[in-house]
Amino acid sequence: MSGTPQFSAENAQGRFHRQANRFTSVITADGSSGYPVEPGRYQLYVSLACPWAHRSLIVRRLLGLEAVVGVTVVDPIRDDRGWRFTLNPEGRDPVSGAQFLGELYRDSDPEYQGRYTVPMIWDRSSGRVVTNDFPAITIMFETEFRRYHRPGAPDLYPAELRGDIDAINALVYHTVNNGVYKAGFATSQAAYEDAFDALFTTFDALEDRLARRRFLIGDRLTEADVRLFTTLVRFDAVYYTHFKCNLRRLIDYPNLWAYARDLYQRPGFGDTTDFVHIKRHYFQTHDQINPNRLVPKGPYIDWTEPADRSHLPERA
Ligand SMILES: N[C@@H](CCC(=O)N[C@@H](CS)C(=O)NCC(=O)O)C(=O)O
Repeated sequence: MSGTPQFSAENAQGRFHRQANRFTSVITADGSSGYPVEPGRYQLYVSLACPWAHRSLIVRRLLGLEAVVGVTVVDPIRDDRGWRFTLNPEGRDPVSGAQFLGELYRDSDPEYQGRYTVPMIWDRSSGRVVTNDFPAITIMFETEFRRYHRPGAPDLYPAELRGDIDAINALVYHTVNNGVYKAGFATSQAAYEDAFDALFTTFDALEDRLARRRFLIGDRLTEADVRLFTTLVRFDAVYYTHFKCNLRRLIDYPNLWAYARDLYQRPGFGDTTDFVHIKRHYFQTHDQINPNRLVPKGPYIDWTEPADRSHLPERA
């Protein structure tokens, strides 16, 4: 990966562009897509460092799908051969036997020219990649896998709130989730500053919004919170320095910081967060912005400090 921009090229204005998702099949409750929901059939490939993959791990845990969808975790360090399974015995994915994630992509489509990204879902029956379309994966768990949700699982994407959730997700995606990457991988001052300004404008709006609401959409935890959380939890440890998003730290926003801790302290959030993988991945993989690959020792942040958000109503 040395020297090359991540995921895709920048354009002439030095702006970072994310590649389109290539595998976009869906697993359906009625099997109409050819991929029916079946416990044990599908394997989710994640990096614990990756915010897009982290979403799918949180939702899998919140919905109690651990026994239904298996997970393989890749090594946080990636080279130009892509993600690899060196954390497992003999360096192989125990489910497919592959050594590199790219093998699963190439076996599915020898013509595939895209990047070998996580999160990705692989079908054990056909040996094919089903999807690496990260925004669709969590929605699919929430809607199509309903029959296998644990008793009492939250409805993270309620039909009556989808318009509101989609709207906040769009803003958060462009200015926050992908906004930090646009700042970090910009190769022109103007592109960097545009991303930086949009990011902190949204942080100000969220800080205000979260003064009066427990969650982004009022009193219930939804998909929107999962998506915002994965960027917030990486912010001070990585994006503030590595991606130069340094107007303010997360911990400088009282409401946003308390909100992030409130989520972190719930099952599914903190227990799927791995700061060692997160820091090693970012600081040791992006050679073009951290050529000597040193991993900062700090910051020390106490994610277990009480969140004090109980005055804001939460629907049981
Ligand atoms: N599939 C999306 C998002 C997922 C994504 O970017 N995942 C990163 C990790 S955070 C990845 O797997 N990158 C591998 C690579 O670029 O080689 C994309 O292609 O932009």
